[in-house]
Amino acid sequence: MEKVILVTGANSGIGLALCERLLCEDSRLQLCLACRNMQRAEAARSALLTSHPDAHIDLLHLDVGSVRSVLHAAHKVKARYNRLDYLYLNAGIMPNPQIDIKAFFKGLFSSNVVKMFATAEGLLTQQDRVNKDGLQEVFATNLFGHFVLVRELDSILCQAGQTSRVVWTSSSNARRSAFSLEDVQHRLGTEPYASSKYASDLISLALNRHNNSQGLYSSVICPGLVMTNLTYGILPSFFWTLIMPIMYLIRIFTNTFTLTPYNGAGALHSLFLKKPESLDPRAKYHSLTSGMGSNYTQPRQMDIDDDMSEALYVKLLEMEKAARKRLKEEDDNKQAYKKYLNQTE
Ligand SMILES: NC(=O)C1=CN([C@@H]2O[C@H](COP(=O)(O)OP(=O)(O)OC[C@H]3O[C@@H](n4cnc5c(N)ncnc54)[C@H](OP(=O)(O)O)[C@@H]3O)[C@@H](O)[C@H]2O)C=CC1
Ligand SMILES: CC(C)CCC[C@@H](C)[C@H]1CC[C@H]2C3=CC[C@H]4[C@H](C)C(=O)CC[C@]4(C)[C@H]3CC[C@]12C
Repeated sequence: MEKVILVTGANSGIGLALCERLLCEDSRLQLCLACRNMQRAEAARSALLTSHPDAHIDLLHLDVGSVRSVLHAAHKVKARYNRLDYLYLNAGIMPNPQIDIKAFFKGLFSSNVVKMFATAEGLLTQQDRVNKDGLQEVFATNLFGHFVLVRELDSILCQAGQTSRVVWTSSSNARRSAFSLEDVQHRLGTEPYASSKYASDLISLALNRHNNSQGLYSSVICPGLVMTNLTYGILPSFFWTLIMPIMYLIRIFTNTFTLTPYNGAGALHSLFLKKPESLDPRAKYHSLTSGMGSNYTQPRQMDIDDDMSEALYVKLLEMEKAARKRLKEEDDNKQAYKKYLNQTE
């Protein structure tokens, strides 16, 4: 059987570009596009089929920000496939982003200018909100839903005599100082995106510690700065169009300005080609682009430690248990209410 690959957030940007690159690599792959909006998912499949008419592309409804949807989708995956070779955890959000213009101009004339453009440190804040599960939305989407998905797919990811891979689309915006073990959902701060991405770096390390012996390997990548719906949401689109020539100019000095989804998906693609045993669990694999526009991948050591990653892993296990309990209670209450209605009729 051909390799089975599931990509979350596959209907646009980096996820869609990854699917395109994977099909160019091997058009016999079994691709599963896991998306929250089926219309957009259909459009993505049609686009992929235009360039690869014989490709095997399935769609899966998945709202990674909802635990119920994750459990339902995982159930469907297990019924459809008897193996899962690659699980790309790519879906992500950055709601209500705000740029600190003053900090931007201050940074522009400082020695930290290259770092500022690569990581947006000190520039970017977001306004988060609580979702239906009672969780912070950024944490739930970028981290927790994906964590539950990996755990739920464990039986087809960790199979005897076979290796499987989980790849997280993290970011160079991930920062230790934005994350706190006392506030893993980042309820109290203004950088939920940086916090959620740092948490994914920690969790990848923990997944390796707990699952390498069963043949499951986890890695993290950063796509660089890519023009996608996510980045277009940061500033008005006319502004981006206006500064686009400047962005290409900056790229001469900053290899993190990958700019196109194709370039951004470079690290995800290169991990597909690498042997899992050759990967460094403490490295983040960066998509980079030279001034002339050629694309390459480079590993860089992450600022993470085992104790913190284990502590977060334990916390997420507890939260997962609580979420499952809550959903079960909801189902039981619905059942009891239905029964009551039937009896009173
Ligand atoms: N663009 C950049 O510069 C960078 C991006 N990244 C990361 O790359 C990843 C991909 O983002 P990018 O391609 O840039 O942006 P896009 O907005 O184009 O892609 C994000 C994808 O995630 C999906 N998504 C969002 N929320 C959910 C959800 N609850 N359930 C299922 N799918 C969901 C979106 O679906 P829908 O179309 O329905 O919204 C979309 O397909 C993200 O994790 C992002 O954080 C990291 C560093 C830099
Ligand atoms: C105010 C303007 C004149 C110019 C503002 C430029 C900023 C909008 C951008 C400068 C650096 C950008 C970013 C860097 C890192 C990205 C990160 C890796 C990610 O995960 C998401 C997007 C970035 C935060 C991105 C966002 C736009 C900038 C802050």
